[in-house]
Amino acid sequence: MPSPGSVFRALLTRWKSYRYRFVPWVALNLDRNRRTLRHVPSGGTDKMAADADVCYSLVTFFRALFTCDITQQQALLSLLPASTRSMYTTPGDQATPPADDVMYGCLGFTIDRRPSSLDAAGTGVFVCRGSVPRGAVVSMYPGVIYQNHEPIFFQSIGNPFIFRCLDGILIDGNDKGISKSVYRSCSRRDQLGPLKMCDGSWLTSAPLNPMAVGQYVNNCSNDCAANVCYQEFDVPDSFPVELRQYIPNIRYSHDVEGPLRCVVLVALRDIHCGEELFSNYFTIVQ
Ligand SMILES: C[S@@+](CC[C@H](N)C(=O)[O-])C[C@H]1O[C@@H](n2cnc3c(N)ncnc32)[C@H](O)[C@@H]1O
Repeated sequence: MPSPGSVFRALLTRWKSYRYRFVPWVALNLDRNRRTLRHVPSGGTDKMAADADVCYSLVTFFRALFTCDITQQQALLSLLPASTRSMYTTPGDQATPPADDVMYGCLGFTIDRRPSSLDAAGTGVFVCRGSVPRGAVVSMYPGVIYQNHEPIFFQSIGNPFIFRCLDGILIDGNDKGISKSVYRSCSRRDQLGPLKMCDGSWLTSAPLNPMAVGQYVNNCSNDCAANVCYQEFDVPDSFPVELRQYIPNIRYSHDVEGPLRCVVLVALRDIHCGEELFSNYFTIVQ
């Protein structure tokens, strides 16, 4: 039977090495992709679109999703102030249209998961209808938000979906296993009756918010340049409470102060129907 001291030493060794597992693919492929590195000055922001534009774009799209689903939203609407209720029209008899159609009508494009155009890269994300203008918010990176000090050891083992923000906050965008259970449990914890604080449908094959597939965007290569970039977005307090149900992120701890962290993917150029989205996994903070 191993002594408590040797168990402790073994655990300490694993603990010290686990930070290198967050992005194992990046570590293994860095030398092959040096030309695609993206450099950001220390403490810098790396923003392609202004926060106000990101917020406007998300609110506009989420409002369209909410309005099209108004029949199902009556319990929530009845809890909101009259000024908010008056922004939404009384439901008719029409059925809720597919979220993709709402996205196309509102933003002029849709995206979805398909087998990647790159060899051995698994699933990727493609523009399926319309085209994305440069600077538009194309996608969101869903998942559980972990502050730097919060425990993510077990969720991180063999998990290629852990995204690291420039300030060290982590997002676990894995839609399977323990990561999925953690997301579901945090989401139920924060729900107040009909008022949902996040969208957990990205864990299924039919997300309510079709933008929430950003964790499947593959890395650019020397032949396929990046056409989207990641951008941190902190959800302001003024974000409409009835639209939070479409945000695909939830905090791991409910008692963290400050705004909810999200990450959006912004188009670096016009992206046309049929093109795969490629981001840059290799951001070096100098
Ligand atoms: C965040 S996931 C992206 C989704 C992934 N394609 C999938 O099907 O689950 C990151 C993983 O995708 C694969 N990947 C991403 N970009 C790639 C590329 N340019 N070439 C080969 N594999 C890639 C690697 O296996 C990496 O660990």
